[in-house]
Amino acid sequence: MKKQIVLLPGDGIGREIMESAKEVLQVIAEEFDHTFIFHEHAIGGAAIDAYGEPLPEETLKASEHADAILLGAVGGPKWDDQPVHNRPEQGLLKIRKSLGLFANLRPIKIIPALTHASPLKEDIVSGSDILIIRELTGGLYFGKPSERRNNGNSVVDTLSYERYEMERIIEKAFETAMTRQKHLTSVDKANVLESSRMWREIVDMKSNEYPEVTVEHVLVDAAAMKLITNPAHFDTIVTENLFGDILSDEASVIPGSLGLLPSASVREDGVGLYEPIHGSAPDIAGKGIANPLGMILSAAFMLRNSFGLDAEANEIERAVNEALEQGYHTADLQVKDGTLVSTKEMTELVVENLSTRSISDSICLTYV
Ligand SMILES: NC(=O)C1=CN([C@@H]2O[C@H](COP(=O)(O)OP(=O)(O)OC[C@H]3O[C@@H](n4cnc5c(N)ncnc54)[C@H](O)[C@@H]3O)[C@@H](O)[C@H]2O)C=CC1
Ligand SMILES: CC(C)CC(=O)C(=O)O
Ligand SMILES: [Mg+2]
Repeated sequence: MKKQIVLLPGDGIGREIMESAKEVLQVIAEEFDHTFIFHEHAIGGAAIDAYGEPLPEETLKASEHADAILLGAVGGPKWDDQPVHNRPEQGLLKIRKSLGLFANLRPIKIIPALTHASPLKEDIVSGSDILIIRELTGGLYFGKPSERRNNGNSVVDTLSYERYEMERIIEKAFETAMTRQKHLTSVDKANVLESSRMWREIVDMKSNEYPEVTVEHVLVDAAAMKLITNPAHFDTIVTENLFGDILSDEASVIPGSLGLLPSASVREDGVGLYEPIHGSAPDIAGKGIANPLGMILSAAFMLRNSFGLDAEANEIERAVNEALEQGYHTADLQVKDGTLVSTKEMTELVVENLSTRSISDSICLTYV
């Protein structure tokens, strides 16, 4: 199989962990006789430095033509003084919106080797297997107006959704729940927000089409509590953009680290952008200690979801699990009696677990 993959390393640890994903994909290409052609482009702060804007036209064009996109992370204190519309994060929001990537899938699964690495009690986290489906191109992050007024003494952000935006993500959630345990938790704030009341109505209407799916509505504040007191309660969660952003970072304490979690940002036709859920981690950037596994698992997610390469994705996940079972961990994980390794060492361990064969010339690397 020949695939064109756009790489958007971005900023901070984004650059470091993208190297890891690329290395793993190169080995997979060799092992399974595929050709992955990589096109690297700038986004976020790196793009502001090089082009004066967080999402240059050529990055967007290349992404539109790619078979899939891998993204590291954007942002950092260097760009904090940028005007709001030109911050690194705007590059990420714009690419999601421009490509129509309305559904962000964030799986949170306890890794048996890491059950003791969670700050939560082992008997609470064991068996957790959750998929958060987050609406990604609407809500507060995109609402207009969003501005200061009255000489900076008042401020407005806008939470707005069109019916079709809610319908398509809720439909996606029901379809996905059907492939899982058929238990869908819809998270909202319907006791306060009109947008949540409309969301709830649509969930209830859709549920008539999916009688096999058990649906529950949980208010977001209670959901935040329940997620870490009883994570095994949840199967598939669907929620709007801001709630999904917050709840998924919270849920990362279940497996033990934000650095472990992959995600897929997709639209109906399967085109996707794959990214770990964390940010650019300026506090550890450049130290070579970032956990590359969320990024590597995002590459596996891409192979399965966009290319239908299940065996290859399974192989990466197996190699990651094996490295953890062997007791290796990066500094973000609180592992007892394990061996502390760097980003590069963890990557090498995953690669060693994949294959010992050398990388062939069939892999063509294009750096644009
Ligand atoms: N998707 C993206 O590109 C995102 C970008 N950001 C941006 O990232 C910047 C930093 O934001 P923060 O709030 O600090 O969130 P963050 O997710 O970058 O970091 C939060 C904490 O988790 C740690 N961490 C994150 N990923 C890690 C990894 N792979 N390995 C080990 N430790 C890891 C960091 O060191 C930090 O202590 C900001 O500019 C923010 O806007 C934040 C979230 C998502
Ligand atoms: C625009 C972002 C930085 C949003 C975010 O935190 C995320 O998508 O996880
Ligand atoms: Mg986030």
